[in-house]
Amino acid sequence: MKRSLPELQHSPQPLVMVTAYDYPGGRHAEAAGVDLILVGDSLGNVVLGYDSTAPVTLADMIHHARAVRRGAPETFMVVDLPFGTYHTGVQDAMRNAVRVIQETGADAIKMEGASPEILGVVQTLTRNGIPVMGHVGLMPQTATAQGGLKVQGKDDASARATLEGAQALEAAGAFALVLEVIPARLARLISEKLSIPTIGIGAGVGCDGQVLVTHDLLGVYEGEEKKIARRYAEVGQISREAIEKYAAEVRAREFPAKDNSFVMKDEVLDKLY
Ligand SMILES: Nc1nc(=O)c2c([nH]1)NC[C@@H]1CN(c3ccc(C(=O)N[C@@H](CCC(=O)O)C(=O)O)cc3)CN21
Ligand SMILES: CC(C)C(=O)C(=O)O
Ligand SMILES: [Mg+2]
Repeated sequence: MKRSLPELQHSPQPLVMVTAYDYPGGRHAEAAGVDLILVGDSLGNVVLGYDSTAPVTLADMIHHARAVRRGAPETFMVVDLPFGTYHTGVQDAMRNAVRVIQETGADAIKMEGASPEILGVVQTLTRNGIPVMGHVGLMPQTATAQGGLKVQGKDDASARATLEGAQALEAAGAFALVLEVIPARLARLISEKLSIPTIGIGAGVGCDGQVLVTHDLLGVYEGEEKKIARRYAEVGQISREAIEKYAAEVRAREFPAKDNSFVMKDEVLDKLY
């Protein structure tokens, strides 16, 4: 059964969220019993091979989220609004969020930031019945403007801005908040001050939940080792080894075997000869 919003907001245990980008990803996450699935715009990095999330389009997100939903019909699914799709005015943001909800079956959308403009968008969407997950701290869509993919909230000004942004997002109606790559003690303080759940990535154990990029935790995405992630499997290596084995067996004519092949009657074949 899909967890309802109130259930998610009052979970006695830490919330578990993972990303998914396709049908098998959705199936595996749902079978594993996660609380929420995020169709993240990290799609750009770990699936599409871009070096940032900026090139990811609304069409990309919708295409992948539809596949995830087919694999995970019973899990609360959040879809990232990608860069540029909620920055050109409240009407555009509303229209794009409605498209995501209608075309993918998403339960909620997520957007980065807590500027006055973003807060206005969060308010409009939530007042119109679209649940919004906020996202503060490191925000990959605008990382260039933040000085790169760096830990946020370390100095006075940045720590205060992150806390105030989180509080403003709650006031604007966000149902939960991602805290990305901020010091653990700041994340704990924010989690204590907010009544909505915080979901951390690189934000320590004091959050109300955790999220990881599935391709990082599976070892599918083998970029540089990430301090914030833990590899629970070496799926990339397993994939390579399996393909190598297949290649060797094809070259040795060991695959396909009799079992993998079909038979026909001798007389049919004889006529052809
Ligand atoms: N595969 C993948 N997994 C992710 O979790 C992820 C992405 N891609 N791409 C977008 C963002 C960027 N993320 C991160 C996560 C951690 C650091 C980090 O640990 N920064 C440290 C070290 C920087 C360095 O070594 O240069 C810092 O001190 O800022 C940066 C970006 C998380 N996100
Ligand atoms: C890392 C999470 C929070 C995200 O935004 C993404 O995967 O795009
Ligand atoms: Mg994202």
